[in-house]
Amino acid sequence: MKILVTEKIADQGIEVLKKSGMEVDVKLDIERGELLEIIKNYDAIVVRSVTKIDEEFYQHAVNLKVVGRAGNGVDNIEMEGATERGIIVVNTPEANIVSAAEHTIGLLIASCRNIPQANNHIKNRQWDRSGFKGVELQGKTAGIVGLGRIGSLVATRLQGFGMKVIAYDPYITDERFKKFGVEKKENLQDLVKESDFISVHTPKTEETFGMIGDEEFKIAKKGVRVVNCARGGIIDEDALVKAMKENIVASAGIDVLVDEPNTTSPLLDLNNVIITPHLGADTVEAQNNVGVTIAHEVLSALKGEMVPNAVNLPTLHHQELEAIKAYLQLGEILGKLYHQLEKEAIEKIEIVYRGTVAEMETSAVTLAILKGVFEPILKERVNYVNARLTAKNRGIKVIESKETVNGDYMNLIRLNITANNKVFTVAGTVFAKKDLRIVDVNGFEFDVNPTPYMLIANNIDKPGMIGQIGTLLGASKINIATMQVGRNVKGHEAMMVLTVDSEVTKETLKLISNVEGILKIKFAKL
Ligand SMILES: NC(=O)C1=CN([C@@H]2O[C@H](COP(=O)(O)OP(=O)(O)OC[C@H]3O[C@@H](n4cnc5c(N)ncnc54)[C@H](O)[C@@H]3O)[C@@H](O)[C@H]2O)C=CC1
Ligand SMILES: O=C(O)C(=O)COP(=O)(O)O
Repeated sequence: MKILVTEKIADQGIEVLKKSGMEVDVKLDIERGELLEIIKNYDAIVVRSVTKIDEEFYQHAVNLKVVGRAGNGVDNIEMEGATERGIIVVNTPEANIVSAAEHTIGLLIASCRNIPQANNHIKNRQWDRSGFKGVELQGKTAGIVGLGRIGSLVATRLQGFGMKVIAYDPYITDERFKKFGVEKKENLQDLVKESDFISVHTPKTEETFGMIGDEEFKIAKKGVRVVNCARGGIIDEDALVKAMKENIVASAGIDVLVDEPNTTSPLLDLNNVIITPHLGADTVEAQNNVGVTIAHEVLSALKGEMVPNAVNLPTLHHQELEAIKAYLQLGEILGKLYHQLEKEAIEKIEIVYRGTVAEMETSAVTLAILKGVFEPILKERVNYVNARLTAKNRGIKVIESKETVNGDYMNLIRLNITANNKVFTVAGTVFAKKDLRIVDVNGFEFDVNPTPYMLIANNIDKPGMIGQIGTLLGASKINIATMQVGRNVKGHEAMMVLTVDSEVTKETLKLISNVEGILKIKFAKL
């Protein structure tokens, strides 16, 4: 598989990619035209904030499976196009947040104390101490917009300077405000009115773009100081220039602009704006962390694994992923059984999580089940990212429910798949955190450890059935590893589940199906 890297990431990250045996091409500063031309040859791309991954890009990226964003913000990546095509988008949301928070503090202090201006002054061989008088942070009120990962790091650091910190973030719980000792503001206006310093830390969205604009500067304290180390335009650039010229805003520390790269912004002409060219994540530590993390994530995603920081998949932390790993495997196996045993078009998939698994975050397990259901018929065109969309596009209803009571098992996943007025049922459990078992197929109870090759037969419950199947498999040189029979009523229909060591050919299946008393025989590859 081939990976294209279009922006500078740490050498350690490139090493990780290369060591995996993948072909890695690093093409920094590649022209857009050339990128569109060559992207068809790649399975994954690694970018930072400059490369635009949009609909036009996806139309050319016909073999792409993974977009790796070596960093945090994903506003340069169009998500819908990726999800529709089953392209997994991964990022490193935690890897550079300390650097971004520290850069925010740096911008705030540098702008409040005119450090860059004074530095330029003395480097011009001048020594005039007037004209650089700043203000202290201590005792002032800092307003944080967006109390997420970076906003909260900034909040606690500013408290260290003796500031009162208030924040506006309607999407987080009151507990989070309490946890960081930050006073919650119910609306942006209240925050703006009360703040001596405002720092924005939201993602760039339709709602946040321009959220600090003319109206907000009208109600802000005269002499307010602002910092934007999040995304260009969250503080409206024209409104900021105007408010600075009207002396409403005393200083601004800016790391990001709407258009980047940018050497012509009117903000550059204002003496009390200090500005850096998007350097928030530019530290040795952050870049090493980001580079190595993204490399591992891209490799896992290419292997089709569930990745903790996949942007277009349920959010999972490493520990959560560890806890549900076995259920992901079990879910996929249970799902895979359907199209190998049945041929009817599915109308509805009911997934019941019971016992301890019901207490977990199971949305990823549902994706694994759906992936399993569709994989035997859609092969590589279905994965975790587009599994739900695949069900929707096929008009299949997916219903999930949870029962926290324990039945016979500590945990159980049951699928009831409705097709053509019949319901196919399969259930499984996980023992000792990693031991998978199929415990029910269509009402017949088993305790089968699923293996790559399985034979499932419906037969009449009468003497000689097992022996005949064993003889035919033996004659075809197929070794039986395990074998179990499930029956509900003596002498009626029974089910046999055999795990075998190799593939069973159609010819052998035909021979078995000709045995008197065999009602149905299917080979399943898991
Ligand atoms: N300058 C740089 O080099 C860097 C910039 N960033 C940027 O920093 C920003 C923050 O990143 P994180 O803290 O990791 O994000 P996060 O997702 O952890 O936090 C964002 C917070 O904003 C809140 N929010 C969303 N919409 C809001 C609204 N309309 N009003 C108020 N709050 C709202 C969310 O509830 C969330 O708590 C992002 O824009 C990211 O791209 C991140 C790393 C480096
Ligand atoms: O990680 C982020 O969101 C950043 O803004 C850093 O962007 P960069 O990787 O330095 O282009």
